[in-house]
Amino acid sequence: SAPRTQQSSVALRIRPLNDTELEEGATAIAHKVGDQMAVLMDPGEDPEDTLRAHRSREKAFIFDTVFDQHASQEDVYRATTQQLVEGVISGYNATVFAYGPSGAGKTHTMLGTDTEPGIYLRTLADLFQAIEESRDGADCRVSMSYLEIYNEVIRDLLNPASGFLELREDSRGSIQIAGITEVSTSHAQEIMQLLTKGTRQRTQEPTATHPTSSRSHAVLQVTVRQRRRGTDLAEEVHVGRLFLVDLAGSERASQTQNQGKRMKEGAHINRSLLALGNCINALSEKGSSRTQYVNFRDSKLTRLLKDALGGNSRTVMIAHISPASTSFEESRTTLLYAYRAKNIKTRVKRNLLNVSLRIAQYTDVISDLRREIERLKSKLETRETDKRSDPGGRDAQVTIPCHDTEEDGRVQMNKIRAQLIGAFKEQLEMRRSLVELENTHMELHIDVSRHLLTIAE
Ligand SMILES: Nc1ncnc2c1ncn2[C@@H]1O[C@H](COP(=O)(O)OP(=O)(O)OP(=O)(O)O)[C@@H](O)[C@H]1O
Repeated sequence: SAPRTQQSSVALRIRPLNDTELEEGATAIAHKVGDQMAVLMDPGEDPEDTLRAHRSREKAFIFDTVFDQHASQEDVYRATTQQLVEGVISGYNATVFAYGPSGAGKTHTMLGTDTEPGIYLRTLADLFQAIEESRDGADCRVSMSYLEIYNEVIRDLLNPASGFLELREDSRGSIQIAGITEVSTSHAQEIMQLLTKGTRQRTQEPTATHPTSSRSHAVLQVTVRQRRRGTDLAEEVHVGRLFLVDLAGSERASQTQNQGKRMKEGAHINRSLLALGNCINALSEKGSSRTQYVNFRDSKLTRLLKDALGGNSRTVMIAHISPASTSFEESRTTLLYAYRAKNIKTRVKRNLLNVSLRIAQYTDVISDLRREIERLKSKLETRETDKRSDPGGRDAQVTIPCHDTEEDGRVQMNKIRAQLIGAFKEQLEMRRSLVELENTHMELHIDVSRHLLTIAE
């Protein structure tokens, strides 16, 4: 049997900033740190807000693998999906999900382009090659079907005219889709054409955040059937199934200012993503004392994936985010969803913890400095407003000495002048230390950024 090293894993891919984001003046607030950590900064946090200043502006999330704009399609495929191929040929099931908000790069990862093909084509190419290289290759048959689930209805993306398809359970209790087109070409170009055409058939609608947002889950189902002669010469058929799923945009219905039809879609999408999250969550706790009941019936998506999610199968989730400051809220919720999909804290490498600790220390120093700046600023302000709101006092100080002898007046004047000069000097000192503190603050921030960059490289 195939090695079952890890049942499920969660990866994160941060795409490059795009032209629209750059035009809007967005900055990158999501960074990869090392191989397994992503740091998200809150762009909206007010540095003047003293109450929150002691909290860290950076939030770190740890995954099995993190990719940023430098990762190639090949890198992503190798680190997430390649190791599943062998198991599928041996008759195991596996699932790869692309999760994330609209426009974050899910379709790019799964389908890709002719010159930069994604996981779909790379997986199929490896499957065909592995079968060809194996001795009993002649007994293996690979077929694929491509479908979408939109508002809880299944449609064949390779033959959209066939209408709505039904899920059936066969005599052995495995889930089948009645009447779906199955294709068995091994020609890379042909596959890419089929999938690109199929993807164009997906239900896409403009949302407030993405002009051609996919509102459906697209599922590429790859089936490997292997005939073997058993010891008693009876023929056995081993079936391995791989599901490659490009999920619908995960943004919340309320956030895309959607109404009517969009709202309904949003509700269906939320429901199925929630069901999926629950299933993955429950499965990741399998074998532990916290085992939960897994309810696959909650949505079409989880029903379809029942065999692939349960039992002895593997799941890979690739979460996607934009690094833009304008997508902060979406990125935060995506990171939380993916982070919670699996408890992976225990597998974190030691050196990574050192890095995050160092960053945490930097952040602490910055918070201290920020508090000091606030303290000085408010002190400076009270002094200035005291002076402004009490002009009478100043007049009095200056005019009072105008009595008695001239000598008396002069002594008084000098005293006051000295006091004033002293106050000005003190104010000057305070301003200088404020500027110095702000410089140190800035330098530390630059230091942290440089630090992050070096690690990322
Ligand atoms: N890693 C990347 N490198 C370069 N371009 C990318 C990358 N990821 C995404 N893009 C580009 O960003 C745009 C949006 O990506 P994509 O269509 O994959 O988003 P999506 O998450 O599938 O959105 P939706 O859920 O709305 O379908 C596309 O033009 C795509 O080519």
